[in-house]
Amino acid sequence: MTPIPQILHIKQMKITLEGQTLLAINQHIAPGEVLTVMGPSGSGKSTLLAYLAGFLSPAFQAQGELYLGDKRLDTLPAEQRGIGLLFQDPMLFPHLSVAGNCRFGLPRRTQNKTERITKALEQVGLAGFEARDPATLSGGQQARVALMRLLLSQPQAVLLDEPFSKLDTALRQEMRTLVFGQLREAGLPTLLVTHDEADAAAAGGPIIALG
Ligand SMILES: Nc1ncnc2c1ncn2[C@@H]1O[C@H](COP(=O)(O)OP(=O)(O)OP(=O)(O)O)[C@@H](O)[C@H]1O
Repeated sequence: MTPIPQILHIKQMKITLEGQTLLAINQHIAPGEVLTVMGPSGSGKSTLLAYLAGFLSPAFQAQGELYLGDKRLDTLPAEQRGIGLLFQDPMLFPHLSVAGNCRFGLPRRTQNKTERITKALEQVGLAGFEARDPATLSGGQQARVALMRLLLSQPQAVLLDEPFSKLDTALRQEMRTLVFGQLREAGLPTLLVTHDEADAAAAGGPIIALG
C-alpha cells in the first residue's frame, strides 16, 4: 500500500560544532513541496542532510526534533526513517540489471513486482530497458533509473543533494521537470540542496539560505 503523504517538520533544530551554532532551522515541508537550501561551502548543507537522514557525525551536537506527520524521526535510526536520497551520482549497483536495481528498492512484500518495475520504467521513457546493464546507459538514463529505484522504495520524504549537477545543460532541464513532477505527484515532502538557482526556480518552493 502506498503511504499517505505527510508533512515533514524540522522543529526548532539547532546544530552546533565545537560550541558554535552552525545551523538553526524551524521549517515545515508540505507533501509535494520542495524546500531548497542554498549556501556557500562550509555553511552546513551536508550536515543538514546528514541530520535529516540519520547519519550525523558525533562531532556535532543536535537539538530540536524532526517529525513526519505525528511520527518522531530524529530518535530513529536511518533505516527506520523512510527518507529516500538522491545524489549527483546515480550510484546504481553495477552487478545488477536495470530491473535488478529497481527491484532492490521495492519493499519486500510488494505485490506484482515485475509489473510495477515495467510501469515505472515506462513512466520515465525507459520501456524495455529491464535487462540492460547500467554501465551501458547514458548519464540521463542512469539518473532516471536512480529516480525510479528511489520512488519504488516508497519513501515518505526525499532529500536531493545536487542531483542535476553532473548532467549537461539540456538534460538538466529535462530531469528537473521529471524529478520535481514525479515527487509532486507522489506527494513527497522534499529537501533540495543545490548551488544552482535554476534548480531552485524549477523546484518552485521556498528557498532558505545558510551561512
Ligand atoms: N565530521 C566532521 N567533524 C568536524 N567538523 C566537520 C565535520 N564535517 C563537516 N565539518 C565542518 O562543518 C562545517 C559544515 O560542513 P558541511 O560539509 O555541512 O558544509 P557544506 O555546506 O555541505 O559544504 P560544501 O558545499 O563544501 O559541501 C564545515 O565547517 C566543516 O568543516
